[in-house]
Amino acid sequence: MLLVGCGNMGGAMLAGWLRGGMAGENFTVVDPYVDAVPDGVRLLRTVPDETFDVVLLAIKPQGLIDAVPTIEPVMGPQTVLLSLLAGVELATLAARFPRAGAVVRVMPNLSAALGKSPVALAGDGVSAERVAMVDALMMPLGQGEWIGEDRFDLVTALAGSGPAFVYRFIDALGAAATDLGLPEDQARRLAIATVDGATALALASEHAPAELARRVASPGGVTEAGLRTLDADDRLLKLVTDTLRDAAERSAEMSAEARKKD
Ligand SMILES: NC(=O)C1=CN([C@@H]2O[C@H](COP(=O)(O)OP(=O)(O)OC[C@H]3O[C@@H](n4cnc5c(N)ncnc54)[C@H](OP(=O)(O)O)[C@@H]3O)[C@@H](O)[C@H]2O)C=CC1
Ligand SMILES: O=C(O)[C@@H]1CCC=N1
Repeated sequence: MLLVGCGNMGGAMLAGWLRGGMAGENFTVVDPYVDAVPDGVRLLRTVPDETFDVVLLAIKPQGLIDAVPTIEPVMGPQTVLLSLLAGVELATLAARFPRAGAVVRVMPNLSAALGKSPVALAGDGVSAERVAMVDALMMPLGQGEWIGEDRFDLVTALAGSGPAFVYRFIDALGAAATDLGLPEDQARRLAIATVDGATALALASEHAPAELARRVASPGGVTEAGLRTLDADDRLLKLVTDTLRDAAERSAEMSAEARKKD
């Protein structure tokens, strides 16, 4: 597999694959500036004169146009092009890389490094054999989900950007506890451990998160008092809805910008 770009997200996926037991020798990275890559991985500064069965495009969306002429030659009819580029549609990618045998959009997040990422996938007319190949490739990274491309902007906001929103919530828990009297480092440790445990339980439990919240809240007790504030006027729900809407709208805007350059 050729990874074009090995920054935050490409690097996280590479780490996830290696952690999942794939050998470094399976990967070639092309990145002009990255300092180092894990053992066994081939690092090149320019695109080699070879074709690849799988190419992972892991550069910034804004870098696509400039990168096309150098990347295009590595594609052939056998190539499955996997694109991480937020807001760059399948049709745009297919027009830029006409020789690729198949194009699949992939939207993971940084937890891929730990095998704990949702991985949204979208492709048009991808053969069953290639779908199976992509599913197998994504398995070490987390939970793959094929979705219609019409929902990709929203899924980018939820699954791709989502960790940033959760980190803000963790920070808010820690900062609020600090304001109210806990030492800062202790508040942060407790906030992270609380979210870690709550997430693990939500994943393992047969109960929905709302039921788990109900089980935390003793009638007339401490949690209920806090939930009353959090739930008042649906303020958290409204804030999160606005957050996802704004992120998804930016993804749609980026798609329109990338389309205009076709
Ligand atoms: N970060 C995230 O959590 C997520 C990101 N994504 C998507 O992943 C993609 C990458 O994002 P991210 O990893 O954050 O970005 P980064 O900037 O961290 O990584 C991109 C890497 O590609 C290198 N690069 C730039 N141009 C080229 C080129 N022509 N050939 C080879 N390498 C090149 C960059 O080098 P240099 O910096 O020196 O220019 C950098 O190392 C984006 O399209 C983004 O939408 C999707 C989901 C989540
Ligand atoms: O912020 C971005 O544009 C990318 C896509 C999802 C996460 N990072």
